[in-house]
Amino acid sequence: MLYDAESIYEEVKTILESKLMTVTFDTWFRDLVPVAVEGKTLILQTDKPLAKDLIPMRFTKDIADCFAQLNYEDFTFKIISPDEYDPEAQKKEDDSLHALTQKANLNPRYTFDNFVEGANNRLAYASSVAVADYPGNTYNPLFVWGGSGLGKTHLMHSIGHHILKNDPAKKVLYVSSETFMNELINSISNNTSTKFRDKYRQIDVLLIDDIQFLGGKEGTQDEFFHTFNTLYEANKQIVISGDRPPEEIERLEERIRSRFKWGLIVDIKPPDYETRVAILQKKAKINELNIDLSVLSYIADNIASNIRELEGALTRVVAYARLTCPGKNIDVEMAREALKDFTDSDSQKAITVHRIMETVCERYNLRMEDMKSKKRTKELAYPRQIAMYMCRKLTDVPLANIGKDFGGRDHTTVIHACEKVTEDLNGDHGDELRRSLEDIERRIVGE
Ligand SMILES: Nc1ncnc2c1ncn2[C@@H]1O[C@H](COP(=O)(O)OP(=O)(O)OP(=O)(O)O)[C@@H](O)[C@H]1O
Repeated sequence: MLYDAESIYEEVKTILESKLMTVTFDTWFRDLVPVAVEGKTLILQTDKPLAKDLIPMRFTKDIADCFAQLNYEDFTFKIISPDEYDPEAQKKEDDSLHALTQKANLNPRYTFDNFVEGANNRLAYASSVAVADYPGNTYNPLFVWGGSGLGKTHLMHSIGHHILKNDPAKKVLYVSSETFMNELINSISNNTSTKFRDKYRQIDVLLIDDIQFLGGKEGTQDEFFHTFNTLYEANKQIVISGDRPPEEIERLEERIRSRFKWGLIVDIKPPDYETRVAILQKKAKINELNIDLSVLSYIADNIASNIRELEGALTRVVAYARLTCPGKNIDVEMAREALKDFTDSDSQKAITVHRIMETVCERYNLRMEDMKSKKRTKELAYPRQIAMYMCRKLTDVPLANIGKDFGGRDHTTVIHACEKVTEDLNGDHGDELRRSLEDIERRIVGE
């Protein structure tokens, strides 16, 4: 749970105001300044020396009742005088925290405060907060998966910030699995493997992004396996993200896959309309942009699948308005004009063979040439068959044309692909395949 002194005191004040006589409330509570929450203690500041002594004596029970009523479990309060709260010391603390977050590789913008909770990410958000509150003691490892641009990285960084804020002595490190691999390779070629191991095995909180990248990288998987074991056995927190659940990551060793399942696996889905609007409102507020709700709704209505694109659309609308109509308030007409290329073309939304091929390539980490090439290795042939199956399922394009788009293949190849996938769906690993196909379909239709 995350606490903010101002909002807690605002709630407490509302209850106290209704319970106490006006004169009592005005004398003791109206001007108290909420300055911080330390652990579960709300720190309130007063410049009246009498208040500092008298409030704890006379009102402790009233305030405790407020906390209980508001479900702030085990909360207490402390009244301090202005000289006990030193903004200079606070600044120093902030500066050193900033240095720590830089060392941990954390983006200052990716905090829980800036994250919008919605139906699409509720479980991922709640478990991230739990992990951030009690690292190593709740869900370990926490595995967060979901499509591109849906907030996985943002959540991981938020966990890191929160832990450092609570305990600056904790060693936190965010790293992409690609960086992990590159550092490993460098350490091997520079004969610094021990240093590499020390670095990763002495961490308190390891946040490792885009784990699917490790698929097929045996050496890196081996190193990661040992790092994982060392950290896990020492009760250190591990948070992992991926673009798919562990069982769907190809060429990942079983011993690693099974460890990912020891903790909690949560997914993030594309946001619904209400969450998209809320995210845009948040972004506008953070950037101090005053934009009418009708404009934000228009953007949310037209950019549906990915939050990174949603942010891009907002930036585009703002830039367009500044350049073409400086000084004017942004209206829906300007937004429509600015986003013309995104929203006008039905081709953006239409499901085409090309779009299906692109999505499958992205899902299996292939290039477009691979889809069209003559090569028939298993790594290429099966995704190609899946793409053909999807074309058949999701478009009305004739088989011969589908075949042609896949590097000039015959329509019988497409039929064979569809039969093969259908057969596999009814086979032993049918459930796993069905989940993969559903994931691909979601990406294609941009749900
Ligand atoms: N719920 C949310 N509230 C506010 N901003 C969000 C939310 N989800 C995502 N974003 C923003 O969307 C952008 C993309 O998010 P992020 O980089 O975390 O996605 P990702 O899931 O890690 O994507 P990828 O797999 O492509 O790396 C970021 O700028 C992030 O701040």
